[in-house]
Amino acid sequence: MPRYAQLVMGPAGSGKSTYCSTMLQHCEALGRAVQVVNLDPAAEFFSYPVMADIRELIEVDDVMEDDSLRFGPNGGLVFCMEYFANNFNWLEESLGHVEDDYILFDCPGQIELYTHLPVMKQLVEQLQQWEFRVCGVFLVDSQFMVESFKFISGILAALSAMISLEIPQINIMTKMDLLSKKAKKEIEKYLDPDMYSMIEDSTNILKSKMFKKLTKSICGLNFGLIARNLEWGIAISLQCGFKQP
Ligand SMILES: Nc1nc2c(ncn2[C@@H]2O[C@H](COP(=O)(O)OP(=O)(O)OP(=O)(O)O)[C@@H](O)[C@H]2O)c(=O)[nH]1
Ligand SMILES: [Mg+2]
Repeated sequence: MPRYAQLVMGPAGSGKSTYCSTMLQHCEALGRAVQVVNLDPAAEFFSYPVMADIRELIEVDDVMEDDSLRFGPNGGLVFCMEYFANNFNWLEESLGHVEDDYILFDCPGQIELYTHLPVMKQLVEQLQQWEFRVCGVFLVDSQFMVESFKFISGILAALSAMISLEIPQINIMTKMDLLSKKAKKEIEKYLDPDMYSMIEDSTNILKSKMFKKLTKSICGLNFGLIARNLEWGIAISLQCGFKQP
């Protein structure tokens, strides 16, 4: 029997750890066994019980404190993830082998890990070798997507992760509960987006001529994957105790 994994990705603060903890509670309520693995070596707080925690292997603070390495927080994180990629046997031991396992991987927020560094792709390939069926879940904060040009930039980030990892991916807008009624209405159009009307939106909001031109050119791209990626965008509100504004 195969095992299943979700790689929970997205920019810093987009809600990855909250998503993992909410999914865990949701699945527990449905009587389904799901486990979470923390893959963020800089994580300070998360509210779910972990099956494995990368900080048992390596922590960003230790790397930054090392006088011979002298990394800052971002270089430190990249160093940790490369160290992790060279020590996948730690993950193998931590995961054990339970048939029908369903595991959520709470990933770090540095976007370069999904766009051009090889480590996440190496992780996907390793999980596939261990008979995991891997799916990507890419979170984007809906507050940064209300205007068309921000929405386009968000989906391009999601798209580049999808292309570089080569796995099925679901894109999720988070923190919908923080949007005003007007913004919620606005964002509805992205569930079935029309690139041409977005060109109009952007041109009204953007002041810089060059930025307008760039947004217009991107909107005008007849690039199948972008359209498909847009269609996959789903909006959910993780209302786990969050109050409606
Ligand atoms: N209102 C509201 N707040 C949310 C939601 N999802 C996450 N948050 C809050 O957003 C903040 C960041 O959430 P995290 O889950 O830590 O985000 P993250 O992507 O794991 O952050 P990093 O690991 O630092 O990259 C926390 O204060 C959460 O409580 C949501 O759907 N609604
Ligand atoms: Mg987190």
